[in-house]
Amino acid sequence: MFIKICGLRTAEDVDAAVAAGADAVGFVFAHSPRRVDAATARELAARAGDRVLTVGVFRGQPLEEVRELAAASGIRAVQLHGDEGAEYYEALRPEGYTLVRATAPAPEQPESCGALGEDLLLLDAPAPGAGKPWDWSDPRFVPPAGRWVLAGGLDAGNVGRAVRTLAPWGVDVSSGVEVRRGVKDPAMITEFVRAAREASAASA
Ligand SMILES: O=C(O)c1ccccc1N[C@@H]1O[C@H](COP(=O)(O)O)[C@@H](O)[C@H]1O
Repeated sequence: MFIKICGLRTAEDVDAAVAAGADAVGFVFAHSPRRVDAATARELAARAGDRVLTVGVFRGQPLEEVRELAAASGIRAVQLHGDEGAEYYEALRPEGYTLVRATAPAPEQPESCGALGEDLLLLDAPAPGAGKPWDWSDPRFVPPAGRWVLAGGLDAGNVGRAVRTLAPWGVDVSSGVEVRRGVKDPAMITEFVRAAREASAASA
């Protein structure tokens, strides 16, 4: 199971995610209380090391801004949360990033990973980063084909049920490992990773 801890802002956050065994860490460049600048993200990405995928999170920003921030911060993956079209994926593909397309699921419109040229599909709530889950139990929801990551309102208390019910390829959390908006808690990060791994092992 791929586990991403998102919205990290400090060295302590990164150390906690790496020590817990996260596979990816995210830095928000979109408008958000979690936003970091390129220099901070660069330091944090270097601290995370090569074993961990470093992800920049964008929402509705011009392609040139995405390009510049991604290059300046040294992140290895780009996560796009707005209505960015296939041209973003086409333009970023040659630059070697792992490309993540984030969207809110619409049960009547099944999603498929790779539809716009992405490597990973992230299914998130309509208001990303708000800690609100979407309705995972909607019987019309069909899990996407390919590699998909579940996000939106996850925490250590619900991630096990989500993994057992939906069997996503990965999970992503931000609010659910915070004591208040934008402030991560190392113990909550550890507990989240433990709960996700335990559920994934039990479902294997
Ligand atoms: O975290 C933010 O503020 C944010 C802003 C703009 C786009 C995405 C953002 N966060 C992403 O939201 C999901 C899940 O968040 P949560 O666990 O529900 O708080 C995660 O992928 C973040 O990268």
